[in-house]
Amino acid sequence: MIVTKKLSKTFSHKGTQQHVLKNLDLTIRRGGFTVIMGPSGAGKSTLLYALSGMDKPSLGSVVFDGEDLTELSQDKLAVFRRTHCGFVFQQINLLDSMSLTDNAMAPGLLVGKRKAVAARVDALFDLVGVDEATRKKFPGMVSGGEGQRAAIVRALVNEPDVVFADEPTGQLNSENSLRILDLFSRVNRAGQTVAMVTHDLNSALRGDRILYLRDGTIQGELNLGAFETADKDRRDRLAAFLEEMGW
Ligand SMILES: Nc1ncnc2c1ncn2[C@@H]1O[C@H](COP(=O)(O)OP(=O)(O)OP(=O)(O)O)[C@@H](O)[C@H]1O
Repeated sequence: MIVTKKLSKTFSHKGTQQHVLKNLDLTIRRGGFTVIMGPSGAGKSTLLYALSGMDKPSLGSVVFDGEDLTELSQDKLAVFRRTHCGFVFQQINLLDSMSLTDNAMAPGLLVGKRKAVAARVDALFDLVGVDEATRKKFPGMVSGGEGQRAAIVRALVNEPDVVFADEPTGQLNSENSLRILDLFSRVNRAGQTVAMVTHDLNSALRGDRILYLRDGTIQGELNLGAFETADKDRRDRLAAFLEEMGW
């Protein structure tokens, strides 16, 4: 679904250059659940930004269903992202002047009818465990975890082809993390592709494939197979892989 060729990203700061992604050749399969792990600063978020067309690579290409994102204008990229992608990023970016419900509905209203969008948003809020009173509040009045779950509802409202998630359970307790992970597994089983960055083993177990990024290159890859349960064998395989990677 997404193929990168020699994907590179370099940041320049005060005359020095930092090569954050180095010549990555990588394929994200349609319907897969790819997890990206690696040490802090390895370039994981930068890779997610490049794969999703949120940021342009310095060199190389990102081809999404045959279309090279690096050649699209900003306007076309915006349409592309709106049509195909859902984003759960570390900065939550909810609009302060709108309730959680209105925030979550906003992308849906660009493409669907209010009643259908409202029903879908309600169903998603039920699944992520945000009660009706909280949904009516504004972002400044809710906890970080509630805001994060509203951002997840917003990301999923249009049933995007691909969901990009950067530490989606970062601010959540174990009960709410489990709800989000179950929701991601559910949308993935329904055919949506998921690409997720995480430091969390329980989250990573949901992936069918783990990529380990270090110093801007893919150091290793583990195929775990589709998630059914987080059983001992799956945990042991992931733990052994991460140990081998020096995690
Ligand atoms: N916009 C930017 N300008 C300059 N440097 C940047 C920018 N974005 C990222 N970097 C640098 O690129 C490197 C990789 O950052 P990135 O956020 O991709 O790492 P990460 O693997 O996601 O780390 P973490 O696990 O800590 O979130 C870091 O050293 C960071 O400082």
